Amino acid sequence: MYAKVIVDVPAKQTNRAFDYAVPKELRSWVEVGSRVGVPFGPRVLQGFVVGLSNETDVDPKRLKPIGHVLDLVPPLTAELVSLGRWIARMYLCHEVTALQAMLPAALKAKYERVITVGEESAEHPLLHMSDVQEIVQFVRGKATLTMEGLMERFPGRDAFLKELLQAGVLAEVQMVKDRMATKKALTVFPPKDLSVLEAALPELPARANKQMAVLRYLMEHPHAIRLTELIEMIEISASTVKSLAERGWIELREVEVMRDPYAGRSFKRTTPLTLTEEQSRVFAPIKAAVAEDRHEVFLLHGVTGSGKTEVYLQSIQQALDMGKEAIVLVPEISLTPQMVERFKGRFGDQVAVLHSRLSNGERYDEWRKITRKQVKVVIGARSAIFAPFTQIGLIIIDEEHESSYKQEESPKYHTREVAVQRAKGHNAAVVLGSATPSLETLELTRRRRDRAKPPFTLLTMTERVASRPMPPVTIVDMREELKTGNRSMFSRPLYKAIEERLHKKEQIVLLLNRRGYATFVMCRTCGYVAQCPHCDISLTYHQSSRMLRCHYCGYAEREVTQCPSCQSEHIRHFGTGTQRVEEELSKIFPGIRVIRMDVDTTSEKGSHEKWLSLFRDKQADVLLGTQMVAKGLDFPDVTLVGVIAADTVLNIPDFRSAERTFQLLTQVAGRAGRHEKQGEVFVQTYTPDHYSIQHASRHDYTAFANQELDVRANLGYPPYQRLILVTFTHEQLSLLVRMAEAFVTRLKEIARPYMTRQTDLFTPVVTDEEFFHMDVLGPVASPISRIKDRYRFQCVVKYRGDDVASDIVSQTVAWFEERSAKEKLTVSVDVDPQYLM
Ligand SMILES: Nc1ncnc2c1ncn2[C@@H]1O[C@H](COP(=O)(O)OP(=O)(O)OP(=O)(O)O)[C@@H](O)[C@H]1O
Ligand SMILES: [Zn+2]
Ligand SMILES: [Zn+2]
Repeated sequence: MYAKVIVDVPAKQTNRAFDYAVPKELRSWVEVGSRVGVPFGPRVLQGFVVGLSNETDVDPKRLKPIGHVLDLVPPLTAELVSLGRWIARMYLCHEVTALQAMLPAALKAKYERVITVGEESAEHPLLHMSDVQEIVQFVRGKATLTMEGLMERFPGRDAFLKELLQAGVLAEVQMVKDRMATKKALTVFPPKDLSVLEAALPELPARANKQMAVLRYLMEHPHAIRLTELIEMIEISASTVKSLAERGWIELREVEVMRDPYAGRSFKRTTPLTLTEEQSRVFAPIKAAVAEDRHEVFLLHGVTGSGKTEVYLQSIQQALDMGKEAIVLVPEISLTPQMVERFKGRFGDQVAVLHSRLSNGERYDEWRKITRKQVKVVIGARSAIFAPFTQIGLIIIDEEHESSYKQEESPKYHTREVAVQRAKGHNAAVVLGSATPSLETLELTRRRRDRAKPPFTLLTMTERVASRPMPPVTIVDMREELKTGNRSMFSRPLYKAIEERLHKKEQIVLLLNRRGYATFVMCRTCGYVAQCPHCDISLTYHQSSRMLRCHYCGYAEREVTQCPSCQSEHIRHFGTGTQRVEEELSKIFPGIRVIRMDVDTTSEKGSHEKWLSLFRDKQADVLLGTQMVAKGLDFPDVTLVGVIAADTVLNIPDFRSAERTFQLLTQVAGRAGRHEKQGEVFVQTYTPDHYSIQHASRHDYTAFANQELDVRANLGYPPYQRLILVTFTHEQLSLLVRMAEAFVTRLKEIARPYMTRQTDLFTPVVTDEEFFHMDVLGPVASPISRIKDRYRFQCVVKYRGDDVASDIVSQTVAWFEERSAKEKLTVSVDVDPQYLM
């Protein structure tokens, strides 16, 4: 038997499967999806088995055998292996990079060089020396001895040890190991026959009451208990237990334990709610698809507070009733305890939770619950789409419009597309839920020019549960405020509204879409702006350390008090950060209790949860923060939402700025008045007439979508054309420009034969096999034109039609890499980029 193995080296030369022989003793262990250690040149590498066969084209004499198998159960399934191939092709990455992305970090291979007894050792003349015998004795039987360990044991003999290695008496071999071991804990086991304990009691001396307490406890609770728990329970020491074990009355041994981040927390069990009329209407077709094992993609467009979560829960129940599994994806920042509670509350121990705030060990253990089939539902952020389930009936993506569903590093996949691809293979239903669906998804629910049925099915919920009204939104023109002499960051209407809530002891959510204390430092006299010397962006001022920092390369310098350009002392930090809003709030409303949530206050593990539960327990009046306060929160006493500056997103030069502004305003407005109390929203802005702000203030998604789709059609942007962003970087600008131009020329050449079926530009069709059209914009300097002393240039490929664009770009990159290999030029490709930076 032969195995096709992809090795763990993400490089062009190794981006293919290599054949290996499967030794007899490993035959029952090697499967598609297995991780194996294989010899590769002089090294041992980790690899993934991507195929098995009885034939090989390689000369059997040159074929090497697989060294060892890393897992008893393959961590990947055959389905995931082929998904990896698809991702590699779609998003232009190495296959092994795609496979790695599917595994928890704990399974990233660790290479370790260990010392063993060499093959030459048996008859080597050196072996007659007694100290060599001693060394060999020491090495023999040790599985993980490192060179350092050996040198430590035989100090001062480094040169001699090296000689032994060269002579082959000792050998250094490379081992592939997991980064993370399973966790073990000492556990106490009472004997099966409890009379043993009874008989033991009188044998103990009268003053050994601690030991007696242990025996009595175990007689009353005759099951295994963790040593640490027992110690805590009856206040004894470990040695007490150990001495009992030594006498053979009880057993003490290491047992593998699962790290459970939610251990000891009980979740209140919930039962299905009676669905509202709208909920029943959207639930019916989802239920039918799941019940019939039919692949269908639904867009569930439901206004904030319309009860989408209950629809998800009941859809999952349907999948479970069918004996199937379900994956629920939510954006990382909305994976709050509240969200987890809803799913654990309904499905209890059948739920695994995967998010980045878990430790590597915790995540690994949650993930193993999936491979061991101990759970049927996984709720997690982006990468949970790779949960190694084998019977998927349903995939749910909540807040499907979130840009974080696109991974920024390689593999640069979009979770939504991967989900649809996976679901197809499982005949599973997909539910994409949002109050503000992405225009890409919306477009796929619309009628095609030539096909009666659109690819996705649109389901709509227009009302909040129990007919609660949507909160009225007031747009506040900050230019008018300034004209009438209000220089504060709070407009008069917002000020009044806050005052009123404080008086009524209701709660407030304030959104400021920026982090840190201030954004940049500028000289008021000459206009000088402090910039990073290595990157073309301004430095950010950090209040706590009084430092200026570059967010791209980490460069930092002390705060300046004098302008380096004109020596003026009027150099100050500008912009409003959450910290400044917090200060100002306490100044105008003395005694106000503010919880600030931004990247700085939530970096610590568990802090996110802590802040939210404080707020929920009404330990604060105001929850102030960046985007992370805008999503998914459901607090009954929040009756006021204020947006400090709606324009911050709008002013980012990106074709999705209007869409992002609309989404953010709609989401944050949706936090107000979700329960009995009526809510109210104030949006402060310098551009009150912008259509994204206007439509958001009227909660009118459809009007916004239609207007924005017109803009996109006219400019030829997604969803009407798809984009591929190619970015080049090099230290030398002139060389970079020349190479980037060569790339574009070659790209156009390769594309030409595909362009013959070009048709008119403005037909609103996303994917249509009938024709293909492609445009290349650039090369031009990237919006961030230099990072870490490397200049950046980009070109944007716009295309419409089938997926050959990826192949065309891929061919061009291959051609290009050969040409630029010695120039240290990097080229990176982003298919369907979320940001054109
Ligand atoms: N059928 C129902 N009967 C009674 N209450 C319900 C029902 N369905 C949902 N609710 C309640 O309505 C509130 C809003 O529901 P939910 O949080 O699911 O809305 P949502 O659509 O997910 O909103 P968002 O997009 O803002 O997250 C919740 O408090 C939920 O418990
Ligand atoms: Zn100056
Ligand atoms: Zn920098």
